[in-house]
Amino acid sequence: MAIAYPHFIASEKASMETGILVPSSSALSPRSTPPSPVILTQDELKKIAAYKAVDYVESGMVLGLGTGSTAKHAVNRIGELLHQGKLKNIVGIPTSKMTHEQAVSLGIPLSDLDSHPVVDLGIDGADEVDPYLNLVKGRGGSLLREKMVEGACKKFIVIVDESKLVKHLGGSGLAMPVEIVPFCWKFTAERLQKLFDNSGCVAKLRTFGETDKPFVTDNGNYIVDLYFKRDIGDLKAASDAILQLAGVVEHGMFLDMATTLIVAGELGVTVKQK
Ligand SMILES: O=C[C@H](O)[C@H](O)[C@H](O)COP(=O)(O)O
Repeated sequence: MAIAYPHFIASEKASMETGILVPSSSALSPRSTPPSPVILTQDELKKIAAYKAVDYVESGMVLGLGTGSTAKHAVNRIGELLHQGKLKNIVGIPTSKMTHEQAVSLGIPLSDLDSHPVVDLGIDGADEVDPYLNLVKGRGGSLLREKMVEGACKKFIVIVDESKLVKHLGGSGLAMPVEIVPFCWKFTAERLQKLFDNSGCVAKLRTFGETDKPFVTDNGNYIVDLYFKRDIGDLKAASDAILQLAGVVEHGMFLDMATTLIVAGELGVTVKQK
């Protein structure tokens, strides 16, 4: 069910800093002209989805802390609630070095999967979400640690703005990342491309910006991005085929892992349970 935002006017938009979407008093007073709607930026939508997800966090939980521009808002919010004393005894398991640094700067106590092999709740963004809550992740390069942590979560909430919704994975025409070992990376990239010849796949090594310098993951590996011209079909078969290639470490398809999806769009927030 979609929860619509209250009639936004400019002063209400400012209240999003707290994540609480409450009409200002002026919005409740009679006025001669109707309030003009405020168009929310993509980052504001990400923040709304993130804050909604943090409503599910309870004191004492072990939390999987996601990575990226959407998850960053959730981690900030958790830090804020800890400092306000509204959350207590939280332990975070970060999914990247970047999130680790963010959590340390916020004073969130951290641990790892060795000490906490069962995680109560994970919250993370995604690059694509299909109608069955299958995901593409890893365009920020953090897919391996994310898959390890989120695979250990009892509940995994995915937070996105509505631009991430697709009919089928790969459908955005953007990258589907695969983490590979650096050894003979061209060989592995060619084999990956060949696997999906029928879907018009092009495999590209991820580099730093316009340079030829390979992007290196937190685990010292490379990323090959797969671009599809056509539907890749059976996702489980695609996943198995990729993982069978020696040289592949992990791919960015997160199949059957998300338990809840929170989408923020122009018309409101939607929560979908699996
Ligand atoms: O490697 C990056 C992660 O999978 C991110 O969660 C994903 O790319 C979504 O990132 P953002 O929230 O910045 O769109």
